[in-house]
Amino acid sequence: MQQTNGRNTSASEPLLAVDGVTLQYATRQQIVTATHRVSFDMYEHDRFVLLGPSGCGKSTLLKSIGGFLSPVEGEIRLEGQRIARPGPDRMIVFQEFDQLLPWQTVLQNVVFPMRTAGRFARGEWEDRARAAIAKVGLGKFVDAYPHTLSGGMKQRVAIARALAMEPAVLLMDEPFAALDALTRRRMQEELLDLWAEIRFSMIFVTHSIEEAILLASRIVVMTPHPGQIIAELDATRFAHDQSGSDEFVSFHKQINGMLFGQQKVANG
Ligand SMILES: Nc1ncnc2c1ncn2[C@@H]1O[C@H](COP(=O)(O)OP(=O)(O)OP(=O)(O)O)[C@@H](O)[C@H]1O
Repeated sequence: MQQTNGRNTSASEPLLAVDGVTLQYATRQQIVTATHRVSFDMYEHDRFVLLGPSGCGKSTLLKSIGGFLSPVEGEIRLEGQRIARPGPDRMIVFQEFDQLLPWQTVLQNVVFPMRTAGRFARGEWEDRARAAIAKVGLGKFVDAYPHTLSGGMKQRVAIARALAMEPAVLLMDEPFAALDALTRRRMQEELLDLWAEIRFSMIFVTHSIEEAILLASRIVVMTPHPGQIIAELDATRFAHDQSGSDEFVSFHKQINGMLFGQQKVANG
């Protein structure tokens, strides 16, 4: 399942450019500003993590990259094209365990977006789905229904379903937040292993500093409501770190200080 969709970005061009993006919700009573003039560039194969406290607009930003909410200011470009609507080039994995269709098997769930988006030739759907399911270690469960699976297994199916589409960017909205600590840790390791194999490009939202450090190649740290960027940090050196190294602990402290002390720092 190597990504084969021939991206037309070069190493120096961002895959995704978030450019001065302000996002708002209009409720009956008021306008809620979720993010204020947020900018960052993401490159192909990045494991890009948006980290910030609850309510800082991480999920809203992901929704906007997904094409479900238009910026009131600024724009988001994928491979140079302004994002105006949802598309199969941006697949989202959510936190909730109920994101699978309960009346369909694991295999049918993974085939579903390929069928509805008309992605790949019809004759390839099942093989592609089986390959993706095998990649997340659920080869024996292709005919199982979601209600018979654990939370971690359901999240693996959701990841397989998204990756089977070979999206330009995989969007993950706290996908492991509802899992117990041990399963969460295992899923983080598995996601890194999958990335090493397939080298997809991903944006991962979390409010866990530890998860951000473990998973990210780059971390964007955001302020509380309305979300603005405090810092963009390189975290490549911490993948698979067992969280015990002195460098890990000191990086954790540095980010903690940014989130709670709100210091502006230079990009690193
Ligand atoms: N549908 C909505 N209508 C109005 N306001 C909303 C809506 N969705 C989110 N908001 C508001 O926008 C702000 C950002 O919310 P968002 O869910 O993006 O934050 P978040 O950083 O993802 O938080 P969490 O980590 O708790 O999921 C919050 O103040 C929230 O109350």
